Amino acid sequence: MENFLEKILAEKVLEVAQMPLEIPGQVRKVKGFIERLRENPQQLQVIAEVKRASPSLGAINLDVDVLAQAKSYETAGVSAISVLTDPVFFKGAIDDLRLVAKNVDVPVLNKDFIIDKKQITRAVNSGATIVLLIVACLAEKDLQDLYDYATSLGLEVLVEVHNAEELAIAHRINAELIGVNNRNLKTFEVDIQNSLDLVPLQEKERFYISESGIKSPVEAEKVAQDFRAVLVGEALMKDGNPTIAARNLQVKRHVD
Ligand SMILES: O=P(O)(O)OC[C@@H](O)[C@@H](O)c1c[nH]c2ccccc12
Repeated sequence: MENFLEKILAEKVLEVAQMPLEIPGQVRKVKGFIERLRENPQQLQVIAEVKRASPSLGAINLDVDVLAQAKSYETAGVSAISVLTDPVFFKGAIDDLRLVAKNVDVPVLNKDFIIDKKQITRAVNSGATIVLLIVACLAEKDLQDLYDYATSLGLEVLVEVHNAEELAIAHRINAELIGVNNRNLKTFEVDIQNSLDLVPLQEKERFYISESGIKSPVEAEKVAQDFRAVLVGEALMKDGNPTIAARNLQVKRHVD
């Protein structure tokens, strides 16, 4: 079986080598994602993604009007908007993120494969307020360095894990926001059970998000009790009415 993650990372090294070194500015002022989670424990929160294509599916919605899509998410009351900026495998662009961040009043997540501080600086300067760090992409020391750099700039950091070993690393670096990806980045197989299997290992005082393969309220309900939010791309990109679709995913949570 071909390892997709290795392929993506090899390409990313080339992309980052060409990336100019920027001086970090201020993080865009918006009510933070974690603050939004704290305020709304009774409802599953949604991070809605702008995703034109993916290596597993190919084209999802190549001609999407990125701004209209993001606005429809904002209208639905999502807690954050994720914008894919990888050009090669996901047909994204940093300009997509810039456009969205300039025009919405919610946190924006720069979804990419971050391996270098330059990408984090570019994210903050483009209006992102959250960056993704994927444990499977990084040595623990580099993960810690990038995590500390991002938080020092005032960014929120979503640390993505796939299994118990990676979750232990996320806990060790003291990540507050942890995403469990239901998609195996090596094989691209998706199983929501991935999120559920790690529930016994969750720690108090951290916020857990279930990522990928959430297609409808049926899947949202399965993770709603043990996760504070879901990260959803494909289903919203393919729906004719993304506002209604994103609203329907914000199912009730029962908190005592
Ligand atoms: O389109 P889906 O199955 O709803 O998944 C969204 C999101 O979780 C997925 O795009 C994703 C999760 N982690 C990533 C890391 C890189 C690229 C993409 C991703």
